[in-house]
Amino acid sequence: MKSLPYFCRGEVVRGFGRGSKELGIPTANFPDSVVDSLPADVSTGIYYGWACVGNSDIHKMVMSIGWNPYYKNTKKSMETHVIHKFKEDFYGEILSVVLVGYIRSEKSFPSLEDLIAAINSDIEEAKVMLELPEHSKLKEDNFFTSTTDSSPASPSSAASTSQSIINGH
Ligand SMILES: Cc1cc2nc3c(=O)[nH]c(=O)nc-3n(C[C@H](O)[C@H](O)[C@H](O)COP(=O)(O)O)c2cc1C
Ligand SMILES: Nc1ncnc2c1ncn2[C@@H]1O[C@H](COP(=O)(O)OP(=O)(O)O)[C@@H](O)[C@H]1O
Ligand SMILES: [Mg+2]
Repeated sequence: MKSLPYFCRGEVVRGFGRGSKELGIPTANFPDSVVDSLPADVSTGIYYGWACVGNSDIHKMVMSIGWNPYYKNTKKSMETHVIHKFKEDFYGEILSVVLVGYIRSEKSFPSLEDLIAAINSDIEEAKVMLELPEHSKLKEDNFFTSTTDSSPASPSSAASTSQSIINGH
């Protein structure tokens, strides 16, 4: 995928409320404007990368891009599970992410337990892959140190190939 690493940011909006309640794995959903800005070669599927809420710490993340075939959604979504325990929800905050690598395509599963097991395995894979030097260095990118106001935040040219900056809605 030539667009990886792919940097983007946007406001955290509400989804169907299934992530936390049904799966025990919350996902911060991006608005349609961010989903619609994805380059054509960033296919649907499961990715790993780095994420930052507002201006706080950078954490490992896994992201699902697509239609969630288990739930048969009709709208494409981009949902990030940040691998960190937060004290409270962060709806309305700006989430900055870099998609670093691809894990697998989206699938339907025979049961909710199977979907949860697959996501937990994605999380374990992400933790390992992001320790590789070529992946951990993206955590240091200028993109994450720039503020989330309306000024353009540029990823450093060496590390990045693409970006989409969408503040607000
Ligand atoms: C790492 C990861 C992998 C996922 N893989 C799948 C998948 O293979 N199939 C699927 O239907 N949904 C998958 N999902 C999406 C969940 O179904 C989704 O997060 C859940 O429906 C929550 O939706 P909500 O944010 O609208 O509440 C994945 C989510 C994550 C974070
Ligand atoms: N580790 C986390 N990763 C992602 N979101 C989290 C995390 N911890 C708390 N949250 C909160 O949970 C919300 C997502 O929960 P979820 O059940 O998927 O609801 P929704 O369907 O509205 O996206 C996020 O928008 C965020 O405010
Ligand atoms: Mg969600």
